[in-house]
Amino acid sequence: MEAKVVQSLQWSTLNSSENIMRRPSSSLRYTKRFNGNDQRHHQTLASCHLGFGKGVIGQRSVVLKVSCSSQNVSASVLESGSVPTSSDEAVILKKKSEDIEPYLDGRCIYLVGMMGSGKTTVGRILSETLGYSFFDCDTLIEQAVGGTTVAEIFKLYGECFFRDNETEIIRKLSSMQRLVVSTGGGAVVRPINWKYMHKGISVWLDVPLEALARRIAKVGTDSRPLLHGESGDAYTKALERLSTLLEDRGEAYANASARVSLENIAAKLGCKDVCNLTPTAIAIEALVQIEKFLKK
Ligand SMILES: Nc1ncnc2c1ncn2[C@@H]1O[C@H](COP(=O)(O)OP(=O)(O)OP(=O)(O)O)[C@@H](O)[C@H]1O
Ligand SMILES: O=C(O)C1=C[C@@H](O)[C@@H](O)[C@H](O)C1
Repeated sequence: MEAKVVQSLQWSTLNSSENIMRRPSSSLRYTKRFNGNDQRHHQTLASCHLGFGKGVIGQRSVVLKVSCSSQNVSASVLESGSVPTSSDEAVILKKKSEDIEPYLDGRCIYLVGMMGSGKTTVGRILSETLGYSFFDCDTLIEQAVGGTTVAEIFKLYGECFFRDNETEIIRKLSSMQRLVVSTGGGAVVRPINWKYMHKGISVWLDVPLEALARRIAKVGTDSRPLLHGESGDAYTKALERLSTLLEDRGEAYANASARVSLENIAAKLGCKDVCNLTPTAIAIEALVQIEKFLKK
């Protein structure tokens, strides 16, 4: 049977007294000078405000269908003692998050992984269950650059400019508490970003390339500038480009505090195809791996 988990990622999350007390400010003034190639942009960006709650979390509800793999979910991983249904997944998720919350002690969780690995999807589930606020670095950069899309930022100002902004966003987020942060796929390449992310707990969503390419081919590569330029069908293009990127970055992802391997989850659950793993099952495994790290 199919069930629905409603993710209420609403402004109220940020407005809870606990969050207000722990967060240094509700918006961040952006002061960094950029190194891009369009000098006219200096003024605009330097005076830009990052209205965190407003643009990213504000009044948004996401409905995720939890279906498929419920039948295949094994007790060992989900720790339920029986074959869970979708609603069991929600219960297990809640239980696990309550178990680890005290150990987290307010530390932020940074999700790292390739484009399309599910950082946003899984990150929203984690933030909701932990009562944390959710932020997506790419969205924050877009807001900082006046609503320009990531693809346009790459085109107009170049990758280096984008990466400088990314580092600045991560630096600022790292001074806060109780956040789940979906980082950009390439955030792992700059060692300075790790310095900030290691203030909290980083989780690598390790998804096989074929699954990534399938997901990306489904939605297209328009919003992902580093996948532009190859010829061929969307799946082949994505697969080729992602393979090269992963070769360059594999070791960087391994810096993360915890690794969530979809292949491992599928093996444990007796699920043949990683594409059948629900975001909730992946979020549960993320909590299991975070717990292992915290209790080391
Ligand atoms: N477990 C899953 N099963 C099937 N599809 C998924 C799953 N998780 C995410 N997706 C889909 O894959 C796509 C990419 O997911 P998402 O945006 O969460 O990834 P991301 O890591 O944040 O990507 P990016 O870094 O490019 O922003 C979306 O279309 C999403 O709906
Ligand atoms: O993998 C990458 O380098 C990127 C991933 C996206 O999230 C964006 O941050 C941008 O498209 C770059």
